[in-house]
Amino acid sequence: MAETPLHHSADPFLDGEHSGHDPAVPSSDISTCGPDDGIPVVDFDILVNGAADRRAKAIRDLGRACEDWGFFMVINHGVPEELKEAAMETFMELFSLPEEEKAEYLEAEPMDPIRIGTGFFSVADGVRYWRDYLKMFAHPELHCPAKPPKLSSSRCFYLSAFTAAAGATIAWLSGTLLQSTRRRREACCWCSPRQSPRAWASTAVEFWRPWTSSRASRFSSPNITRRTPVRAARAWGLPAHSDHGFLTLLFQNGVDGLQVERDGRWRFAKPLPGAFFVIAGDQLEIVSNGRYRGALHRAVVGGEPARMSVVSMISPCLDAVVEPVPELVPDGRGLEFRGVRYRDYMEHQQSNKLDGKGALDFARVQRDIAPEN
Ligand SMILES: O=C(O)CCC(=O)C(=O)O
Ligand SMILES: [Fe+2]
Repeated sequence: MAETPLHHSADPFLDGEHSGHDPAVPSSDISTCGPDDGIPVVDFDILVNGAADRRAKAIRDLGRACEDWGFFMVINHGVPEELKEAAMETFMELFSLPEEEKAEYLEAEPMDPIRIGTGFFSVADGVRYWRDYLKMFAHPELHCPAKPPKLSSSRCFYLSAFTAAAGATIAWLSGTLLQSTRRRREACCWCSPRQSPRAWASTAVEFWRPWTSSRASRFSSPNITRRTPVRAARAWGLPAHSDHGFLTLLFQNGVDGLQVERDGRWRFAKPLPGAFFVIAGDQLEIVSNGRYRGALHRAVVGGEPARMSVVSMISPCLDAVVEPVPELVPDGRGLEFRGVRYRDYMEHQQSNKLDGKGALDFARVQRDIAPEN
């Protein structure tokens, strides 16, 4: 049986051939961006276990990172390297399975708990993105394809639980702009903690109970799937977008390709060894009435080996209505967003073309524009 060519037969989407909402990947206006260039670095161990003064500073830095960048790296998160590697390998195996082994998930709808496909949502994409993906609802209940069997093994489960716990902790702490604990909990729309943060690693599964979805992506290079050499070194893996959840945790297989926008400039993001990237999502922007920004990011592919990323998206539970917290709205400033059920928001974002931060308009309060005379 042949390996599944998840990409369809149309021409690949290469530099300079990209039209529509997103500019072609430019080679000159991208700067590389690592810790020395200012990407905030958050030390998770200090955040949860540090002495009071160091912890207070780490929490302040986290708040600033969410405000200034909507993007940061997390070190000392406690997720074992072998767990990540084992999960990567298993996801790679899944992508290599023959099509018939995963057929039941290929036509899945955006809100189905397991979905396998290409691009973002190929029905709506309109163009080619060089990405194969598996999307799964992951926490509190892990949904995953039956094959390869290792996928439902405790390793993948624990990976998802660990990242959910770490992400939820960060999300909760990043709510330090909210004055009271009760408010924080309400704003995040998930259950109260059952354990002190110090116990997070041993009780990852039950620590927080956010709703989490996971996805694995393989960004394969057009160079190895076309007979003629490509004109440009890079092609699109995913166009510019912000994520629909609260916070996204991302780790990759050592191949870079994630770009993040800040102050109108795109930067290549290079992680410190072993670090996660964390990307603020639309729900954080909504709940903070725009104070924290969902970060605009995109992915490019090029060359070998193929890039793999695994993402855990930390979200409110599906039926929570997410809205700005009143005390965050300064006097005289109106609400930027209305309350929207997270399930509806997610379905909207997942069913349409990726369009920068366009999905947020679904929740944005439309102001009357004064008629011109
Ligand atoms: O893997 C990447 O670089 C980006 C993935 C991403 O943005 C997403 O899955 O939403
Ligand atoms: Fe994303």
